[in-house]
Amino acid sequence: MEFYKYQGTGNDFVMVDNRDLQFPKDKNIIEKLCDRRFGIGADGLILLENDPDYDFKMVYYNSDGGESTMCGNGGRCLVAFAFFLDVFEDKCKFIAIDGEHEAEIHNGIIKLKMIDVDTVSYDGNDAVLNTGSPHYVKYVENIADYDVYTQGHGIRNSENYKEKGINVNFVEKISDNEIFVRTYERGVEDETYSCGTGVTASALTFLQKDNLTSVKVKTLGGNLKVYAEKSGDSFCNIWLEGPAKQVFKGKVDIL
Ligand SMILES: N[C@@H](CCC[C@H](N)C(=O)O)C(=O)O
Repeated sequence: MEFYKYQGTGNDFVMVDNRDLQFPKDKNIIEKLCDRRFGIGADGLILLENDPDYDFKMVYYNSDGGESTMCGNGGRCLVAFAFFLDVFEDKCKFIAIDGEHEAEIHNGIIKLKMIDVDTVSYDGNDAVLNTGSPHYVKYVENIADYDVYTQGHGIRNSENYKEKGINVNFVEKISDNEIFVRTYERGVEDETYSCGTGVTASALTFLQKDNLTSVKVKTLGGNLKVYAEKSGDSFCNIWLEGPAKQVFKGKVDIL
């Protein structure tokens, strides 16, 4: 099987052109392909498929092999992959598990429209919201030295969240228009270098507090930017912007 490897701010994915529907959607196979020692190695695997009403369809799996909800960085990488395959010219519309997404690509920078967010709820002082995937957002100090794995694993496996799981984001304000976000991801069950839906969720809580329309976001794997319009407690016109790159391509035996 031919595959491509992409990364978006260090969140890395095995990418497969599955327009011929030949890929075996088997949890064990996907987990093995994503394994960093016994496989290609990635935070997730993404299939590009045809859809009669859109430029393409996104099917996303976490590195544990399970199909999951929306992946923001994966969506940006898939747009770069579809552009590489000449599926569209500069703007596209695709369908993912959380609904329709628009995207634009200019000089390797992908701007991806995320779903509207209607509610932000609270668990104590921490925010809980869905940006296509479920996210817990906690503001912390000295984030560079924060134990993201232990704290994130604890919250993700706590009574309220252990059944469905949740992605856990730790956030620190850097300046009036910039935050630093580190994320423990469900389905990877570890900290990743960046999480697009997590960056988006974190940015919205910052925009909510400070009444801004955009915020720069630093992650371990690079920089992103989130734009949004706020009306009451909800957000619309949410865009996630940043780089996504093809790293290599290869062939692998999967059966
Ligand atoms: N890395 C992703 C999030 C992927 C989904 C998440 N692990 C989940 O299962 O909820 C992103 O960039 O958004």
